[in-house]
Amino acid sequence: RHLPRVSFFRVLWSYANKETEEARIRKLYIPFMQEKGEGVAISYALGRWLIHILDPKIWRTVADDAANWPKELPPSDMVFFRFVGTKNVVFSNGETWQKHSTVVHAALKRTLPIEQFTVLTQKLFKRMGDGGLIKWDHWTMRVALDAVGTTILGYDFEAVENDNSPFLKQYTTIMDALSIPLFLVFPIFDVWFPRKDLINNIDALIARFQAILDYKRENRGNDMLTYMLEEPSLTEEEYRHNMAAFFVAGHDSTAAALSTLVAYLAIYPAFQERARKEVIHALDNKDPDSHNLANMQFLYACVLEALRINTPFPFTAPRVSPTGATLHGSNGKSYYIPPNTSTVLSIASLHRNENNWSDAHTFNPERHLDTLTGKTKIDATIWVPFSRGPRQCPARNFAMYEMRTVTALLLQSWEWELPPGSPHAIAPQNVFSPFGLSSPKDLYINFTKRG
Ligand code: HEM
Repeated sequence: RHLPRVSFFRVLWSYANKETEEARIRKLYIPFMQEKGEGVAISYALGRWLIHILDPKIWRTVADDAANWPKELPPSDMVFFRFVGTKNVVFSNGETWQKHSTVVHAALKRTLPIEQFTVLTQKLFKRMGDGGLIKWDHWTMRVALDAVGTTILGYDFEAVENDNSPFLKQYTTIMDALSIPLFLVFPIFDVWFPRKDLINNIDALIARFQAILDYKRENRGNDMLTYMLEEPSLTEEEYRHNMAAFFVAGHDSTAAALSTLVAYLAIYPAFQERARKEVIHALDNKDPDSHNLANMQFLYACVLEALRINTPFPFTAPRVSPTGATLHGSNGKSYYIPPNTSTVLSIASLHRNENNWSDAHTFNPERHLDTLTGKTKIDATIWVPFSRGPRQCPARNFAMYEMRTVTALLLQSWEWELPPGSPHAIAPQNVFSPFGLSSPKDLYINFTKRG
């Protein structure tokens, strides 16, 4: 009650109108920091009170201290957790998380699959045929899913090659059901009125994961799951929960980022052309590798800027302080957070705040060039698409290379623009998503093959 509060009715109205999380943060939360100078704001959302951390100083305090700010245990009545489970690197805490995290980091370190990203992109180009008007968000989802499948899980979902990929179909059906706002705002409805079809679909998807796991035990490969299987301390259930976590955390996020990046390069053709010249020079008709990608600084800047302006996860999973805590803001104010109150780190609030970035709502890769030429460092207090601290994304490098490889090849082989009258003409328009992901929807783009 003592914390700055966003009106319940405004939040409810926003959910009822299926506003995206990014839009909600921009309209309801950023003004608390930018205009009222507050470091946090509280609202009633997703069935509970939720504190949004808006101030970079408080953000740092919470993000860097995983021991005193563990992730909140997910509500047992949220049907989503039937699928993804909690015994994985994403939702565990303390020593259990340490165990998962060590295995995951070691496995991710062993492979940098630029070659596999290249093969996948070539498959995509085959499907794009001679180009023309293409629903780009449809393809980014498929590319990102196959990237996680082939390199992390060692299993080809064939989402790019097969229009009816059973995995993708089942997952999409589940996500559509999970996106119904009524169940999101009042998760208790799933207890009162269990959705049998949804539950059956989730159980069938879990069975598919188990089948991959069984297959992998017998057929080891050069993928992360194989490396993880070398670690005997994880149980069967923990392997499965980690697979589901990677599946969810790994593909929607990268797909969203790839859609945003390509959309912005369509909106700003001069940036597209500048990136293309650089890519063609750096590739010199060879496939992408870590050396030539390092010479694509402007492309890298475009990736950083896409991840800033339409950051895939506008906020993190909730944390709680079991004992309660007083947080000190850069405004000189202190905020008492009661024990076990859900607290999220608002990524979009840092990325879209005019106090942190000049002209924060404009896509401008040039703002990152000094960072890349080594004049300054990325400011990890205000550029946090992968979060920061011990719970930051372990696959940051993986995702960055995936985006750089796919986009470099795209720039080399295609030119693109938005069709006349596109709703994305000023900025990519996101779709409402159950995790609040910022993911452009119905992103039709006109692709022309380069000679
Ligand atoms: C552009 C793409 C991506 C973005 C923007 C992103 C962003 C994030 C963020 C913000 C977190 C912190 C979440 C929190 O604290 O609640 C996170 C965690 C995580 N991400 Fe990513 N991610 C991306 C790609 C991936 C990929 C490709 C994978 C796997 C292949 C992955 C796996 C994970 C995992 C396992 C965690 C949990 C880490 C932990 O809690 O210790 N992410 N990611």
